[in-house]
Formats: sequence, C-alpha cells, structure tokens
Amino acid sequence: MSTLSRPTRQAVTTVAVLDVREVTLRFGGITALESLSFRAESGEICGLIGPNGAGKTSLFNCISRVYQPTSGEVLLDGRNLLDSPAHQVARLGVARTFQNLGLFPTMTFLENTMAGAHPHGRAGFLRSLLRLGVAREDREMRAQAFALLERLGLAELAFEKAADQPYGTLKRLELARALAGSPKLLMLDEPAGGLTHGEVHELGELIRELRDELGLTVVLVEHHMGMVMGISDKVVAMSFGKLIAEGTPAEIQVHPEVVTAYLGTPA
Ligand SMILES: Nc1ncnc2c1ncn2[C@@H]1O[C@H](COP(=O)(O)OP(=O)(O)OP(=O)(O)O)[C@@H](O)[C@H]1O
Repeated sequence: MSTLSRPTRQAVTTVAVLDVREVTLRFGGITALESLSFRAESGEICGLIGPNGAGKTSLFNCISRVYQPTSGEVLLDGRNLLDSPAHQVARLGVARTFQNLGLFPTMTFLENTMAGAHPHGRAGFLRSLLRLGVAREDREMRAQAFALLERLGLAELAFEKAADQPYGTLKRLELARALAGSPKLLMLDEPAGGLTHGEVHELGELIRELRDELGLTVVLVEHHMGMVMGISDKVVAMSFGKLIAEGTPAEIQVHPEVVTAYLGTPA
C-alpha cells in the first residue's frame, strides 16, 4: 500500500477582480466617500445604488483614477490600481462608460470604437513614427472594432458620424467603445439614463449576454431600479459616502436602511 498521504485540500483564497478597500475621498470639507469597502468577484454584475450625492460617481472616478482617494486601496486582480498612473488603467483592464456619453460626435461609429482600443496598441511610439507594424495593427483594430459593432447591432452605421444619432444608439456605441479595450472590468455609469422602457430592457439583456460571452466583471451605477434589480448578481447600496447594505437584489429591496435612505423615513 502506498505510504503517500492523501492530498490535503488547499485553502482556496479567491482574489476578487475588483477589491475596494476602505476608500475615503474628501474635497475640502466634503467627505464624498468614507472608508468604503466592497468586492466584485469574477463574472459578477455588481449594481451600485444610492440616492443623489451618495458618492457613486466619485467611487467610479476613484476606480478609473480620475480622482485620487484621500486614503484606501483599489485592487484589480490583487494589484493596487492607485500605484498606476491614470493613463494606464485602461491597459490594465478597466473600461467605463460615462453618464453624458464620452463620444466624439464628428467621428464615425467605427472610429469611435477604435478610439477605445488604443490603449492596447503594441506598435510603440518609435515604431509609430517610423510607421513600422502600424498598418497591420490598424487593420486588426478595424476588424475587431467592426466585429464589435456587428455584435451590438450597429454594423450598418459603421461609417456614419456619431453626431445626431438617437440617444439609445449612441449608448450602444459607447458600450462598443468601452469593449474595444478588451476590459476585464466594465464600469457602466447610468447606462439606462434617457432610454425608453423597451431600450432599457434590451440593454439589460445585452449587458448580461456580453458578460457571459466576454467573461466580464461589471460594476453598474444606475438609478433605474428595474434594471439594477433585474440584472445584478449583487447590489451594493450607498448613502452619504458610506456602504449601508450589500446583498442579493431581493435582500437589498427590503433592507430597512436602504428603504430609509431612499424614502427619508424608516420603513
Ligand atoms: N469635484 C468635486 N468637488 C467637490 N465636491 C464633489 C466633487 N465631486 C463630487 N462631490 C461631492 O461628493 C458627493 C458625492 O457626489 P457624487 O456625484 O459622487 O454622488 P452620486 O451618488 O454619483 O450622485 P448622482 O446620483 O446625483 O450622480 C456630493 O456631495 C458631491 O457634491
């Protein structure tokens, strides 16, 4: 009989894709975020809710390095994002959309989408100057951008300018632009804002499908409760810069502190 002992089960320590640790953000006398912590696990859609001024956008801005937290850490796959300069965050795998559409109106759908892929350009500055390898990379980027537009049902608009297109269409284009950077973490800032009821439902479905197809982890800031509760695996609720509750959509909807934060009175 073998003397080898049975393999012991190793302790499994999971590293969250996004791990926000005790983040505090102050603007002079205003505390926008106070010692806020939460995790988004791999493949999770994590909804972030809270009344106006709760600090949701400030938190987004800390994760995407627009703001420098006063203290705390923001880890992406275990690596502190705050150690990296803002311009490297996209390259590390973080992409975001904006409340007020961060698109270039005079550029075509294809060009706008390709703009999201630039952080991954491998040609390098010197090679770019010498035009070495740039043409091939450009072709690859165009093909990838076109495939994304196709996936989002925008292929027929590839050579149209973004200006004057319907808002719902531009929201999809912004999603294409964010995905062009091949992110692991996709941060969506009020994607349902300004959309019709039907468009919100479609967008929710699309976000879930893209999460599955591309293996994304998604953080979703949204006031549209139907969308948040419909597609999130987990919901994090904030009020006055603090986390007040964390749980499944069903748990959060009846959480007394969440109800109080929204209604202003205890449930
Ligand atoms: N650049 C800034 N300078 C000063 N105060 C700021 C700044 N950005 C945000 N704040 C303050 O921080 C707090 C949180 O604001 P934030 O915009 O993050 O909230 P929010 O939850 O995203 O709100 P909304 O749902 O209305 O977008 C507010 O009191 C806001 O006034």
